[in-house]
Order: sequence, then structure tokens, then C-alpha cells
Amino acid sequence: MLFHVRMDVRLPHDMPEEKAAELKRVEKARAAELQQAGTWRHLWRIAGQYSNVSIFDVRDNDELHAVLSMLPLFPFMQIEVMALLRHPSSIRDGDR
Ligand SMILES: O=C(O)CC1=CCC(=O)O1
Repeated sequence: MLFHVRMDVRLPHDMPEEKAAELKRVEKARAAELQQAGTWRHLWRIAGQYSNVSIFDVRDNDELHAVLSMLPLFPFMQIEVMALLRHPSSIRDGDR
């Protein structure tokens, strides 16, 4: 199943810079693993915001929740999810 996910990152202003940098480092490494596995299909920055839009390819809602809630930045993100299904007029066979 494909899901459109928007993540808005909100780090506390009083978080020490070293802690923020470490969180971003491990988030980047986890995102790379998930992209290589095909689970995190697309990752886009929203211009001008500390936010992204992403497409996840997972088995079901439970797997999506597990993947998102294990992200290092999860405690500091507001996340919105939209379940996607194939549009009958789509010409892209891979989009299921
Ligand atoms: O910067 C973000 O939008 C949050 C994030 C997702 C993957 C990553 O490395 O950072």
C-alpha cells in the first residue's frame, strides 16, 4: 500500500545543538536504509519549511505506523497521512 506522508519537524528551541545534530544524523541514516529497502519511495523537502512530503510503500497501516513511530525524529514531528490507491486513469503500472 502507498501512503502520502507529510512530516513537519519541530525541534524544541532549547534543544542543545549537538543533540539536534545527532538526531538529524541518525534520522538521515534510517531514511537511507528505508529508501534502499524501497519502503520510503520518495522524499521531498517542502520549500521554505522544515517539512517533507514522502511516499511510503508498506504492507498495511500497522507497518506504516511502526516505521514512522521508530523514526528518531518521531517525537518531534507532526505527521499527516493519506492512504493512496491507484487512479483508474494512471498510465504508471508501478504505482500500486
Ligand atoms: O528533514 C526532514 O524533513 C526530516 C527528515 C526525514 C528524513 C531525514 O533525514 O530528515
